[in-house]
Amino acid sequence: MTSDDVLAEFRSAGALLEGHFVLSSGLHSAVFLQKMAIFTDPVRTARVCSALAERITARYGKVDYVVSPAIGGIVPGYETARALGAKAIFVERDPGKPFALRRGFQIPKGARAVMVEDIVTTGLSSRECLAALTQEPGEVVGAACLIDRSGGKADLGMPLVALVTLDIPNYPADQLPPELAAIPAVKPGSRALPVG
Ligand SMILES: O=P(O)(O)OC[C@H]1O[C@H](OP(=O)(O)OP(=O)(O)O)[C@H](O)[C@@H]1O
Ligand SMILES: O=C(O)c1cc(=O)[nH]c(=O)[nH]1
Ligand SMILES: [Mg+2]
Repeated sequence: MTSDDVLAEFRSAGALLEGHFVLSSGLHSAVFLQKMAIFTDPVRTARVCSALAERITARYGKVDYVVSPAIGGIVPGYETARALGAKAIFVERDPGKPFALRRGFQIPKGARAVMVEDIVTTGLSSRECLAALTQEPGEVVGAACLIDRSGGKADLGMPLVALVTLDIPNYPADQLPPELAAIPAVKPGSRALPVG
């Protein structure tokens, strides 16, 4: 799948939204990739995740585990794991706490794992996911995502394979361009907004 093919999937699924969005990082943007519009369609999800799995195998070789950050990473992590012939596990947060593996999930000794994100903007969620895995007996060999909207600038501290790389502008709340400031903001993701 080329980048254009993947973007065509997002477009035809209605996953490319324009407006005023508050992202997980607290930054604001005029563009939001509503990945759930892809993930509600298992056939479409399988198409993009199979393509991601091919990139993962080409870059990292055989992997045994896919680990994803909840909530957005769970479906693509599972579907990518299916294409890789790997197991799928995820990290999740109790309110106010960092990501952690729960439910008996672990990366066993000798296993090779890849972290699979849906969207990378600043890389914060990916880094927090990776931080939750440092004590695992198995090895995290790299990271992957469907869309890296940082233009390749997000630093995860390890290699990142992206199906599509875009460079989409983000703005701190006190530096909004006038066209964004004029529209009420919506916060689509699951990370709690800072209080105050
Ligand atoms: O690179 P970052 O700046 O961290 O942004 C990307 C993250 O934002 C979204 O998650 P979000 O926390 O909004 O919740 P969700 O997974 O429930 O959609 C998305 O799923 C990524 O995890
Ligand atoms: O940075 C985010 O929170 C984010 C951006 C985006 O385009 N899509 C998404 O689900 N999250
Ligand atoms: Mg997420």
